[in-house]
Amino acid sequence: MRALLSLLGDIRRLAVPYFKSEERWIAIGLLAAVIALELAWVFATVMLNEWNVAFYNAIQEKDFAAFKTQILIFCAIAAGAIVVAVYQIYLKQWLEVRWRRWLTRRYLGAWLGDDVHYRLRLGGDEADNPDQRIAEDVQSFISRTISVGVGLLGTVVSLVSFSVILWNLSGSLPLNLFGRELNVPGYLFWAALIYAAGGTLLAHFIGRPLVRLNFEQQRYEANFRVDLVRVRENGEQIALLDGAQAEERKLEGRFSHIFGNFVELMKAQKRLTWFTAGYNQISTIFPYVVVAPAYFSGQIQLGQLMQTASAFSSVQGSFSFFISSYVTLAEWTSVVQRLTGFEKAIAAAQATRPTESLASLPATKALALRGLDVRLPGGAPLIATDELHIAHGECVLITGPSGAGKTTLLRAIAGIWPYSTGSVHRHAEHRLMVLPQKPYVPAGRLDVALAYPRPVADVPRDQIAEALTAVGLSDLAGRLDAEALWPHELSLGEQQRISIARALLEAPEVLLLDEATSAVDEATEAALYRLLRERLPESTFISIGHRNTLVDLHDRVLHLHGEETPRMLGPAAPPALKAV
Ligand SMILES: Nc1ncnc2c1ncn2[C@@H]1O[C@H](COP(=O)(O)OP(=O)(O)OP(=O)(O)O)[C@@H](O)[C@H]1O
Repeated sequence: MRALLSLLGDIRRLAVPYFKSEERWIAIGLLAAVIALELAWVFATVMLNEWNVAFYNAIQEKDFAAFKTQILIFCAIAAGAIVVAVYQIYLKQWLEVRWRRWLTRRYLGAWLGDDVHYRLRLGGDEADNPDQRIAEDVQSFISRTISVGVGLLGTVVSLVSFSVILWNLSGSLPLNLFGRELNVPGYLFWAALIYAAGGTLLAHFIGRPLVRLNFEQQRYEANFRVDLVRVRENGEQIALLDGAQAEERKLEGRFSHIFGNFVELMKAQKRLTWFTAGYNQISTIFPYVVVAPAYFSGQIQLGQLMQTASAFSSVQGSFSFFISSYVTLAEWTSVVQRLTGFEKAIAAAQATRPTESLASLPATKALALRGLDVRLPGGAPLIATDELHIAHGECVLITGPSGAGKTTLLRAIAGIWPYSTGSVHRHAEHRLMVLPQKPYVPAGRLDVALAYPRPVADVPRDQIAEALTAVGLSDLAGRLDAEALWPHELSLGEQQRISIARALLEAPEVLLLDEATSAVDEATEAALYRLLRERLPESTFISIGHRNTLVDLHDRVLHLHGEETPRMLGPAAPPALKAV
């Protein structure tokens, strides 16, 4: 019971915001129309139930005129029902697609905003496969919420309407049990209730494992897909390492989870189908068995028999809503759990936001680190600093052994690393740009890749071509409109030069270079640094690198000292470095 209440709470939390959003009037209007059409559908079935009496009585009495009238009445009811069916699906789909657009935008905003996507990844596996949650779970949640919600409403209304009909019919039908006449008010209703409620409980009991199995299935499917994408993206490295077999083994391992879980799912579904199929078959005959004694003893006519049977099966069908839609409900529940988990993980990532310190600094300083203490996601200390200032226009090199934490320090300075205390101060109006060792060059048009993340229309075309030429890629300057998978086509050194060209176009006040020239030869590296300092004389540079030749290209060297963590960032011992 508590689980059900918490599920309902989760559904409300996921569903209500759309109906309070800026689109609320359209959303509420569409929902109201869909509900009205559902009610109209129930009304049509009630009318058909009434129609049963006159129609079958006309048949029994061989009254051809009444029969023809009833056929016309049927056509009128059926025409109405057709219009209702068409518009109910159409408007339901409108509601679905608009709601999906709204929720997708909301999740995209929350996931991409404030670098939450990055911190979610750092935080581990709590919200696995966000791509699947945004692309599939949202759609699945919305379509199931509408179909289950509206279906449930229709069921309840139909249940009430037909229960009243059954109750009234019971009054005119004495209950004949083993030759004795009993007087049980509304006995047809009670018979339907006991039959259906018993069935619902049993279906719940048998089908319960489906919720967990569906949840797992979606996770395994997503893991498999993600690994397939990784193989596609790293095809060259895998081919060079001759890693096809290793990949195959891994993918087969992933698929074995899908297979194993699906077999469990099949078995659970089979157990449920044994029950539901049998139950549905018995349901066809059950109402006739209940009212047959009254019919054969001549107490009722064929019309009433048919009306009773149809009302009975409507009531029983309403009660059996949970049985017939158990699988949908199970999938719906697992989708609700996945989206709720995603929202919680996003909220947790938003809460672990790195503290930005854009305090006022003297104009001569570009950056100040105050008692910065950088840690790993697990909490282990990595780097510590005392008070450290970097002057405006200065060019600083940070050195240290591999794995000492240089990249992580740059992440903390750039304000994306949430596991640090102390503060990093810089001027609020200053733009900061990071050039990583492996640049992100999006696939598509080259000019778009160079302008990234700005819209290409904002960057003059001749400037893009000039920047490319300046970094030694004049061949590419003539291919700005070309579309390609650039990370596959260009060498790492060329990609790094594209990244430098992007920095020239962006001209940030603070530029962090994380081994951003490691893949070019030393002469080119020196030329690129000279170019950057010449074109961006006002900018402050902080670089990470291992080559000793970098020392002469910078004004100052800071080193990560110590053998133990946390390593201390401080001035380098000049002789040791310069001596090499
Ligand atoms: N997201 C992460 N989760 C857990 N540990 C991490 C994460 N990122 C980095 N680390 C760990 O932090 C340590 C420092 O990594 P970092 O990349 O900052 O070192 P580095 O000094 O830049 O190394 P290199 O010179 O080899 O590039 C490493 O031990 C690394 O395994």
